[in-house]
Amino acid sequence: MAIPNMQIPSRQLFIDGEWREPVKKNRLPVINPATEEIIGYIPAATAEDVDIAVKAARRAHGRNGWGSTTGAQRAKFLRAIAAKVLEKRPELATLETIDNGKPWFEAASDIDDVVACFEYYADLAEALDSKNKTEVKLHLDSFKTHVYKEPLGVVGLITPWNYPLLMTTWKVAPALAAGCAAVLKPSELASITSLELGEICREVGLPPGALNILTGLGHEAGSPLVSHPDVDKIAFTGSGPTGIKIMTAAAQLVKPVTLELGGKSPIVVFDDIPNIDIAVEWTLFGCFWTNGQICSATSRLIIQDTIASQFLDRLLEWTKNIKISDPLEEDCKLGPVISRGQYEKVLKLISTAKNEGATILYGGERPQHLKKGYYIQPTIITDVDTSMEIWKEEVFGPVLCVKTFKTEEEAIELANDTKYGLGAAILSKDLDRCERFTKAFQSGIVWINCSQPCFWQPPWGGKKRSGFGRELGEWSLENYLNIKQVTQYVSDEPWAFYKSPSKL
Ligand SMILES: NC(=O)C1=CN([C@@H]2O[C@H](COP(=O)(O)OP(=O)(O)OC[C@H]3O[C@@H](n4cnc5c(N)ncnc54)[C@H](O)[C@@H]3O)[C@@H](O)[C@H]2O)C=CC1
Ligand SMILES: C[N+](C)(C)CCCC(=O)O
Ligand code: NA
Repeated sequence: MAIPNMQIPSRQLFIDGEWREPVKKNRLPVINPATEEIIGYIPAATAEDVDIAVKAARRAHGRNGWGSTTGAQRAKFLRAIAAKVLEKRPELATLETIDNGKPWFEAASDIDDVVACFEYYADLAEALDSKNKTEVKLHLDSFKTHVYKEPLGVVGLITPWNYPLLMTTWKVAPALAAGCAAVLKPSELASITSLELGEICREVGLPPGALNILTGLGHEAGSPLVSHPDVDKIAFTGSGPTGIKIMTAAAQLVKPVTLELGGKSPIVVFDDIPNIDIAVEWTLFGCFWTNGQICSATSRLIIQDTIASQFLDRLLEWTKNIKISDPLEEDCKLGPVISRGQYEKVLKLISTAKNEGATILYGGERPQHLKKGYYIQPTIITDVDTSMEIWKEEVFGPVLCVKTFKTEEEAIELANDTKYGLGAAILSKDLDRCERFTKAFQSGIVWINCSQPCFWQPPWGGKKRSGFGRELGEWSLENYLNIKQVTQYVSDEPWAFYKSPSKL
């Protein structure tokens, strides 16, 4: 596959089906994390643009608008979007790579997931037509009750930078499938492919205002979207602190939110694993895929002491074998982290670990051969104490910390020793033991003899400080539907609660 070279297309805000200059004409630089160079600019929306976009969405959703289409009609647009994304796969993958820093082949497989997700929600939109009015059986026959599932209305979608177009799609596809009109605010650190989705929607003739895309800063564009009185719901993926800000602001309007936040997920490895190399590779993938910037990363390795030194030796050999390079290189397996801010944050967490007494078994620095770009070596930290910051805090970078255990009880206690509750992995040949851990893990996702594989059909989300709500599958469609109960009096008899006045 030839990797195309691309310039960043020059785009405006995507509002009401067309490209619009932001009211204040502000723009933000786009930086390629592999070169630290400015490669383009994106428009920076402010509250004025949010108001224009929300009004456009409300009009689109209104009478005889997107909100009154059938699922079958909406499915046609979702399939047309999927087809266009597929057509532009190589270009979108390159744009994703130069904006986000993930290896090109990872970006390309993210694009495949985007296509599958739009097609999946087209099917669910179609299926909705036969499910959006169902009778509820009552204990009496003088009433008939039905439940209607109807679009919630205008929804605000706020997304992170680690899977730019995929996280956008996880929200846009079900929202449109449900018949909602959406205002999307992608991360200012990686907005390019989300703007390209706007161009694709324009090309397929998506009704104006069904999807509006506002790029810009969180506090300048995201915050006014959360607080806008005519936005019915917010779906957010990102950091814990920002999730708290969003939930606080939404609470003033009793506005529902779904929060997909961070994690510090465990991977528990027993000494009965049948093949150490398979277990080592899953451990690597669980923490170093996507340059380690995964909300569900299994960034805490909890390894049985009987196998620990052998496992760590092998883990080191595999880690040294990871190719760190410009993410546009064909077989790159680790690119730069997203930004200078993230680069410094990750290095700071590593140096704090050292100061608190942990051992940097491998990595911890910029790779020698890469003088430019926000590159950090895959890092393995041992001699970790549960009181240390590196054990407690989400790094969102290629950093794995390690603790050993003797008994199952100790392993479960260490695994659940986190304020988060997103994912958890268990590697063991003993499937009864895996079942015990599945039940004991305080998480929304469990991986057995693997880590990270994620498909669009099952529910995705966590508990505790990882947030609430579920994305993907049927669960995500429910996020964008209003459940309306309709009860009809079908008897000809008077209700006879009050005494009838004497006959005239
Ligand atoms: N768990 C996850 O999926 C992610 C975790 N992170 C962690 O969070 C840290 C901060 O990264 P950021 O990209 O700044 O994440 P963030 O959570 O601040 O940003 C996520 C999205 O929220 C928007 N946003 C920020 N402040 C907002 C506000 N007050 N109101 C409405 N929207 C707002 C941003 O513009 C972006 O679109 C990272 O260093 C990383 O450790 C970052 C991205 C994803
Ligand atoms: C795509 N997947 C499942 C690896 C992660 C998506 C959630 C996140 O990291 O923000
Ligand atoms: Na960027």
